[in-house]
Amino acid sequence: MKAQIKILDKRISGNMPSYASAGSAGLDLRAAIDEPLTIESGKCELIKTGFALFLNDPSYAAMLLPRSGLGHKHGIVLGNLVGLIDSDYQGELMVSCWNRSDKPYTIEPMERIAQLVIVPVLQPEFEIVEEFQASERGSSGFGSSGRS
Ligand SMILES: O=c1ccn([C@H]2C[C@H](O)[C@@H](COP(=O)(O)OP(=O)(O)OP(=O)(O)O)O2)c(=O)[nH]1
Ligand SMILES: [Mg+2]
Repeated sequence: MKAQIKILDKRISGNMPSYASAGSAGLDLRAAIDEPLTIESGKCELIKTGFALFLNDPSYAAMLLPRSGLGHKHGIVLGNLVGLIDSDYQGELMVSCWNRSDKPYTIEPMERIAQLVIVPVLQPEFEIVEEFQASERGSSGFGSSGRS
């Protein structure tokens, strides 16, 4: 599959998102900011990534996920928890950074703030029915199978 990237911030040219190892699932995204940005405890900031990604195929989407180190050690996760990038989106990729910790955190220009994973998507046809064929679970959920 070939997706198109448009570079919107020239600093990204030398820092193009790329897979760090042969088995990497995610591409790290950088903060295309001009100066350090402090996110206060509990606050969210919408941060530019400096590029646009056009997947141009409804069989794919991209998901933005937190980086584990930033999320676990510093509480920097995503304000929308997960970002979903549509295959027809052509605008700049934006990252909502949420500081869920109790301390301010300063993001440096071009720091890696999140990661992007490209995933397959199905758009099924939906058939309206009166009843479903019975399944083993039926309507049970929300802990119905017990705690352990
Ligand atoms: O973390 C994110 C989430 C979304 N987007 C872009 C790509 C996506 O295709 C578009 C719309 O996202 P979504 O559908 O989740 O947002 P919405 O609030 O429903 O906006 P819209 O009404 O534009 O669909 O915004 C980002 O750049 N970063
Ligand atoms: Mg939407």
